[in-house]
Amino acid sequence: MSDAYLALEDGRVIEARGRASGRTRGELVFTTAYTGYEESLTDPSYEEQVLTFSYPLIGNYGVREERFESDRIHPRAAIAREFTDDVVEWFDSEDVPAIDHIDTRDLVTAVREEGAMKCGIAVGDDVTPEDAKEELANCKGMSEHTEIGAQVSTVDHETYEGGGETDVALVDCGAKMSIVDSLNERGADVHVLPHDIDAETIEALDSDVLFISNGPGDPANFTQAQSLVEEFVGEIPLAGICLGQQVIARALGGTTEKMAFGHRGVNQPVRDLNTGKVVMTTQNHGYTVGKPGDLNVTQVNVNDDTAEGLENDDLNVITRQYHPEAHPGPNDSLDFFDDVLAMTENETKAVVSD
Ligand SMILES: NC(=O)CC[C@H](N)C(=O)O
Repeated sequence: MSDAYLALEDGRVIEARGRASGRTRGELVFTTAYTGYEESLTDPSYEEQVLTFSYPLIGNYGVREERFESDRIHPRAAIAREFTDDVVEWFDSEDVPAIDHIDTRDLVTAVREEGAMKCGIAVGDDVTPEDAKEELANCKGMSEHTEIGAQVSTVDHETYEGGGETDVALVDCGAKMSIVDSLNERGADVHVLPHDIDAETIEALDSDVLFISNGPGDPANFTQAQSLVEEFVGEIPLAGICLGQQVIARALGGTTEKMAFGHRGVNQPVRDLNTGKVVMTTQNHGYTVGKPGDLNVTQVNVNDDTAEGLENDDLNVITRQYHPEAHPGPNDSLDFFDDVLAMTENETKAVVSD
């Protein structure tokens, strides 16, 4: 065990128990999920953030690679009331600092009351509160990470076969593997493509759907993905999850804005405006779509009315702000992937107005 300090943007420096050593910084976020720590820790959407688990015991069913959503831990550090030794071993092996024996209820309340905040962490035998404060002083805001796509995206084009019934071009802005799996399970081959893939390559692939993935940071920093949407809307059916919804909305004349502390858990209620049905969803985002542009809001968050689903039937566009692929969380909205693939049977009826 070693010393550990957490410096917060609200001026506090909190002492904790050090579990995995190192110094780092990031935007302090949380998840209220009580299971799924392997999936959350490997979700690329947490890049440049520090993840606090509000559930008190994390690691109690071990660490298994088949549950990973990518090939590494993405949050810069992790915080819990208590981490098991298994999970600490994993943090150590990836050089990700971790702290526990800290009042995570207090921490989550502070983020919920004061909004998203930066933090600095120092863990080690000789660290001081000043070290954590220095990390905090060097912490950038999420929108300042302009190259964040390059940090998480695949560099090479990779194809995951699902039977070849349809063919999806997935622009990897930090994609979770469960999105690929969900499409493969429905007979689709999936081309996972770098976040900055050019339009010519997409054109040459001649895929049935262009899909923009989830991903970390400010959607405004994914300019190439946005220009692909602008280029192909009306020509190929378009789909997006989380950051993908945000990028597609921006491309189609909409806006995105930073939320106070975001939606962070696996029990976020979403109402479908056509059917009135409410489903429980998995969410971890700090930005939201303000104006939907050429899209219609078809689903809203029951807690705050923000846009959870956007669609345009004429243009063949469908997006979700939450994570229909779950992992972690409930499977209530897996039919999104059926709706995405069903678009390949519709003819595009209109072109976008400019
Ligand atoms: N899970 C995600 O794709 C997150 C999207 C975006 N980075 C946000 O925080 O809003």
